[in-house]
Parts: sequence; C-alpha cells; structure tokens
Amino acid sequence: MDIIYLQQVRADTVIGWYDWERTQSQAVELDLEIGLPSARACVSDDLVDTIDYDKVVKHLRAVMAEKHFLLIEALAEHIAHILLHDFGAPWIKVSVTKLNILQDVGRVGVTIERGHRGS
Ligand SMILES: Nc1nc2c(c(=O)[nH]1)N=C([C@H](O)[C@@H](O)CO)CN2
Repeated sequence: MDIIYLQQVRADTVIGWYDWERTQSQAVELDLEIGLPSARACVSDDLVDTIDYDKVVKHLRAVMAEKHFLLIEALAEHIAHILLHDFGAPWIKVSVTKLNILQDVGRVGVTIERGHRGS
C-alpha cells in the first residue's frame, strides 16, 4: 500500500479534560500516515487519482477550529473517521501530540490506527 505522510502539522483547537483548557485554544501537532486506495497517481501523474494532502490539512484545521474534544484519543478517532469516510483512505495512522502541557514533558500524545492496511 502506498502511504502519504504529513508530519508535525500544527493546528489550533480547544481540547482538554480540565476546565482551564476549555477557555482557549491550544496548538496540537498531528502526524498522519494515510493509506492510498490505489497507486494510480504514480502512473497518471494526476492529482485526481490520489488524496490531496493540501485539502486534508485545510479540512482538518477547519474541523478542529469548530469541534472541541476532552481527550486527545477522541480527537484522533474523529480525524481517523474523516480520512476513512470523507477522503476514502483504506487505512490511517493518526498521532495527536500536545506540546508543553505537562511540566518537564516536552510532548505527550496518542497514536491510533484504523481501517485495513493492504499490501
Ligand atoms: N490519556 C489521556 N490522558 C489525559 C488526557 C488525554 O487527553 N488523554 N488529557 C489530560 C488533560 O487534558 C491534560 O492535557 C492536562 O493535564 C490529562 N490526561
């Protein structure tokens, strides 16, 4: 399976379990591995034959500006759902990282995989 990857995508969102996190947005970082439904674009050289990563980033930033989650797990699940159902990816690996949210911890996050990874 061919994979598009996006690393260290910064996006602002309101997220957190505690009340103090729900009054303002914070930057989180996304790392995505997006399975492609086919390798057609490798031969056709045509953007319509693949998943447009520019559209993915714009869509996710817009969703995250609107939608609020308590847990990074729930945000990761929502992003996976969008990639599988709206963008037609057969498999997705999503990491959501919070930056400097814990004292003396630079990065904390979650990684989930959804869908079926073909060969
Ligand atoms: N497994 C998780 N643990 C915690 C989360 C989370 O999203 N998943 N969130 C928090 C707080 O919101 C944190 O960002 C600040 O303490 C705590 N634990």
